[in-house]
Amino acid sequence: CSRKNRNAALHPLWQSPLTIPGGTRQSPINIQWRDSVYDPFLKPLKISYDPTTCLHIWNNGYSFLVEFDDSTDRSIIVGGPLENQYRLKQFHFHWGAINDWGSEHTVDSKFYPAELHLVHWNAVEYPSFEEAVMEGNGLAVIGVFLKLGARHEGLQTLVDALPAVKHKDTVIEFDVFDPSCLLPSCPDYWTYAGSLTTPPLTESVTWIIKKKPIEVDEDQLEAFRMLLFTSDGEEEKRMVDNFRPLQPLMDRTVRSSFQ
Ligand SMILES: Cc1c(Cl)c([N+](=O)[O-])nn1CC(=O)Nc1ccc(S(N)(=O)=O)cc1
Ligand SMILES: [Zn+2]
Repeated sequence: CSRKNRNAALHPLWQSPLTIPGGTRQSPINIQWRDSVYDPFLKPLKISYDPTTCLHIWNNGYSFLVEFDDSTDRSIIVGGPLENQYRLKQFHFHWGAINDWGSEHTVDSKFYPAELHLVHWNAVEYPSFEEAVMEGNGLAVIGVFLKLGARHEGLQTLVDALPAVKHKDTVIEFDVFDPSCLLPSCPDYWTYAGSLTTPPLTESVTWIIKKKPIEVDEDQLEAFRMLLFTSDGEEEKRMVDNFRPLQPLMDRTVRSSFQ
């Protein structure tokens, strides 16, 4: 390929190829609604989170992560496309510099201004998250689209804490939060076999993408955008556009839990 294309493959944010060689199930993807296949055998997704398993908020230089104590089965999901129950480890977001883009997945090529990822791992079959990350059925990530609308009261407690993690590698204690307040009430979802969307890009994720978005207001999105990729003392770079480009669907089918 020409020099330009080769450069295009190395996105500044990840300093690694955007598609891993031999990758057949990379994420994110565009979800073409009419090509998704209704699967009547998909179960409802059951979510039970214990708000006291919340630990802290951490700016890791890619996004801000809310991390949970995953040493027991107190915050889990089960059902849906999953064979086992999966333990919540962390959730984080991806967003744009402006409201026209920001989500990782798209629906019929439409971007949302942001996307929430709740990251879980298969603690039934694997001893740790590190091991699960390397296995085809190791992880389950629930994706929730954020759209511009009414202020989200549950999100606000998180937004109020963000100034304390403005810089990369800062952490703040955050000891009670129930992430189920960030889920839409509609049970409908799409599901497909994919990967992590940042390095190590491992093909270990069962994606569960909620059909309905949640609403957040402009001030709440702006609060995400005032975070920095950079550490204290470095030249400031605003943390925006931290989403990976769309990846080829290849030989995959997206299933829907709804008709
Ligand atoms: C690889 C690894 C290990 Cl092992 C550990 N650990 O703590 O043991 N943490 N990480 C990092 C991690 O989780 N990355 C990650 C990347 C993308 C996503 S996304 N957007 O949801 O696809 C979710 C997570
Ligand atoms: Zn993510």
